[in-house]
Amino acid sequence: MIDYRIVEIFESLQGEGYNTGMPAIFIRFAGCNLNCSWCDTNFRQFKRLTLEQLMAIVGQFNSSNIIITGGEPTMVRDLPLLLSRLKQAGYFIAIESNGLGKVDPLIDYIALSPKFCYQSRYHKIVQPSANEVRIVAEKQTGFIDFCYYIEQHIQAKRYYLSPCEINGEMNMFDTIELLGLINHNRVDNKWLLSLQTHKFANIE
Ligand SMILES: Nc1nc2[nH]cc(C(=O)O)c2c(=O)[nH]1
Ligand code: SF4
Ligand SMILES: [Mg+2]
Repeated sequence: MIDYRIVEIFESLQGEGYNTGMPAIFIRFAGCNLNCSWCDTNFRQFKRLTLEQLMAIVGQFNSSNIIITGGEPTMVRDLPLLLSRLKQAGYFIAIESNGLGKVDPLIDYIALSPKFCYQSRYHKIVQPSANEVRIVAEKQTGFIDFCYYIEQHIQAKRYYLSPCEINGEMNMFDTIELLGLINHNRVDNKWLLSLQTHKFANIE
């Protein structure tokens, strides 16, 4: 029987990026192909849900938007089957991916977050387009070049830098300083700031 390894399903507001504030049902899948030191998500504890169980839980919420996240949702086995069921049911489906897997064409909105700490994994780009790209800011040699490399190889409507918690502290100063450097001497500031606003708003 087909089942899915699910960490949690909850309804909240999109906390990050262009769609900040948009109500959505989050489906968080277990498992990731990376292991970022500052990862804020426990993607190792999960329960197994069948397709029918999953659809029933999702149907109890109000929103018509779904955000598929993880972990790394492009790695989920039998994802196309779930996506086609969700599309049939009329949902708008967004994904949060690290960009190392190909995104299924049934997905309506793609947010990619390539990881500087694994930059060599992005030498080969398998998902060259997205609706938005969000990179977690890390004040390290080569970070800005990585952002430009991603900008050149992943076509997106918008590019964001995002602070994160490293050793219990949000690297806000480093993030805005890097943002200024990345946008320096440009006619259009191509890179914008994305905050994990749900953490400030104390919601999931
Ligand atoms: N509110 C809220 N927005 C989010 N956007 C992306 C999230 C994620 O963990 O992938 C997330 C999350 O965990 N919570
Ligand atoms: S890619 Fe995302 S989910 Fe995976 S380890 Fe890194 S931050 Fe965590
Ligand atoms: Mg999160």
